[in-house]
Amino acid sequence: MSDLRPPEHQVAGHRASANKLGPLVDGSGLFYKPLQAGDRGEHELAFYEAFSAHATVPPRIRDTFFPRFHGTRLLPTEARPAEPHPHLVLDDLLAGLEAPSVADIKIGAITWPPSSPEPYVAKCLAKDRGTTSVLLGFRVSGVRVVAPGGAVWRPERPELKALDTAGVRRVLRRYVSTVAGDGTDCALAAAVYGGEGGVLSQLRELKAWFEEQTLFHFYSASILLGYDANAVSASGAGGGVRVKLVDFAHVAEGDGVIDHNFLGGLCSLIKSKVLRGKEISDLLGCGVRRLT
Ligand SMILES: O=P(O)(O)O[C@@H]1[C@@H](OP(=O)(O)O)[C@H](OP(=O)(O)O)[C@H](O)[C@H](OP(=O)(O)O)[C@H]1OP(=O)(O)O
Ligand SMILES: Nc1ncnc2c1ncn2[C@@H]1O[C@H](COP(=O)(O)OP(=O)(O)O)[C@@H](O)[C@H]1O
Repeated sequence: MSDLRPPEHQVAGHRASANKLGPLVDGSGLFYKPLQAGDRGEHELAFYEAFSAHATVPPRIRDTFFPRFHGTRLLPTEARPAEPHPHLVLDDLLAGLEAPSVADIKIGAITWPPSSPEPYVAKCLAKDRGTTSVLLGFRVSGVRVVAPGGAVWRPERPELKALDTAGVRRVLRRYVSTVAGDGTDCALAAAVYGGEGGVLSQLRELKAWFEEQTLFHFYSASILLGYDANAVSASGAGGGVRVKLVDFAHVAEGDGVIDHNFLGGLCSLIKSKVLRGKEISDLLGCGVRRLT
């Protein structure tokens, strides 16, 4: 068997184990996401096929913000060894990062497509209300931060689900901090969030597309942030900050209408104080206490 394994950098979603399907990597730069049960897997596959071939999606947007789609592949899995399972073959968006610090931020106050059956709406609504989705238009679904020396800070899922808006702000500060444990120094705020090629400028480019595009509504999709903790420095150099979209199992047709749900969440994220330039300069000026 090959060296297929669950990605160490995975921060949210279903994780592969002895009895569960989940994404796999093999070190080749590809990310294999199992087709999910019901019509979800087929739906995500149909999205990738449509999106990859869509003449009106700007190539720059497709190449910068989305994983490239390489078709499907039947792969053996630990959960179902006797029965190869179809997987979406995607670019591994964190490939090449030696020490990936990653955050999965689920965008939108609403995470279910309008066509969803009532029980699913109720389940999602409860999660949206119980997290910051309704209030902020986004929630942090997963995060891992690699500190200098290699220690990984990675809160458990229940802890993330319980975050209020102040908690989300704290996590966004922790994401760009170099201290161990729960502390924050925001030493990497300018390098990761600010500047040319930083998170904020990439989010603004993405937003400009969402202000125009009416092809798709990205319910329950996430923005995946990534940087290399070994390469980024407080002086602002390196790190290859990545801003990507993932999880398209609930994308709906746009039918000529702006995706105001995703756009609203994106604007809210862009406006969040932690990411904004002013706060970054406050942080650099040691105004951290003022912000807590
Ligand atoms: O199954 P659950 O209750 O763990 O929910 C999954 C979510 O986990 P959560 O409980 O919110 O941490 C999970 O959320 P994360 O990606 O972990 O944020 C997904 O929303 C998943 O739906 P899908 O894979 O996007 O279709 C969700 O699966 P479905 O509820 O859509 O089956
Ligand atoms: N193309 C990718 N490259 C690297 N990591 C990815 C990619 N797609 C997803 N991930 C990782 O896997 C996690 C779950 O992905 P997602 O598509 O949301 O799965 P699920 O449908 O199970 O929620 C993300 O939080 C991220 O850590």
